Amino acid sequence: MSHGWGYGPADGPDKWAENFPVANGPRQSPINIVTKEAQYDPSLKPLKPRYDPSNAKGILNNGHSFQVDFVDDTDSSVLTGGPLSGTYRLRQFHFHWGASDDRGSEHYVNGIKFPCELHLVHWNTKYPSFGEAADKPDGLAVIGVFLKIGAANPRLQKVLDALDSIKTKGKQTTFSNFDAKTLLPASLDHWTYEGSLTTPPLLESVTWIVLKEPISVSPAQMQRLKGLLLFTGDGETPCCMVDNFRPPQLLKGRHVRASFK
Ligand SMILES: Cc1ccn(O)c(=O)c1
Ligand SMILES: [Zn+2]
Repeated sequence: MSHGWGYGPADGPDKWAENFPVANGPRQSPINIVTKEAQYDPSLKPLKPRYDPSNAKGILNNGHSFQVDFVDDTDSSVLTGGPLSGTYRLRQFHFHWGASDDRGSEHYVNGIKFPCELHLVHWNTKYPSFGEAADKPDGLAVIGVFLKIGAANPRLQKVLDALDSIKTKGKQTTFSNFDAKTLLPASLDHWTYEGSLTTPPLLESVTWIVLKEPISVSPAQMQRLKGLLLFTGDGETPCCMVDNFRPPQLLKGRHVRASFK
C-alpha cells in the first residue's frame, strides 16, 4: 500500500498538485539559487544552532526517506539567529539523494546539483507544537546542507551504520546521543528565502536556510544510502529508495538573501 505520493512516474512530483494544489503556490521549494541575484543582507544575524546530543531519540524509515527524530518538549536543542526571530526547536533531520551522484539535492546553486542534501527541521516555539507550527507562514525553519563527493565523512558514519536496522518502510530503532551539530560545515554562511516543505503536504511554512559550504560524503557512504529499501514494506518486492528529491520550483517574485558578501 503506497502512502499516496512518492517519486515514481505514477506518484511523483509532477502528480502532487492533484492531491496538494498548493504545489503550484507562490512560495514553493526547492529552488535554484542564482548566487549573483542573492542580495547580501547585513541585518541577518549569525546563525546559532545549539543542539543537545541527549535529545536524539530514534531513526525511522518513513517510506520516502529516513529521519532521525529528536525529543522536542524543551528548548534544549534550538536554532536562533540568521533570518529568524524567536526560537525554533530541532524536530528531525533527513536526507534527499539520487540514484547516481550527478543528482540528488533539492536546491541547486547556479544550476549545480549535489548528490545529496541534508535537511534539519525546526519549528517555531511561538506555537504549541510541530503540528501546530507546520502550517503557519513562520512555523518552520529548515537548514539545508549540501553533501559533496569527497573524503569519507566520519560524522555521517553513525547514521549510516543505523540504516541496516531500518531497511524497509515503517522500521524504526532507537538512536541516541547524537550531536546534529557535527553534521554542519565549518562556515554557517547561508542563503535564505521563504518557501515550503518539499514533500506533500508542501505547506508554505518554511524559512529556508541553505548553507553555502557543503560537507563531504564518500562514494561508499553514498552507496549505503542508496541501499535503503524505502517505498516498500516488509515482504513486498524490494525496491531501492533513490531519487527522493523534488525538482526546483518557480521563484514567483521571491528574493533570496545572502548572509555573506
Ligand atoms: C517538514 C519537512 C518534511 C519533508 N521535508 O523534505 C522537509 O524538508 C521538511
Ligand atoms: Zn527535506
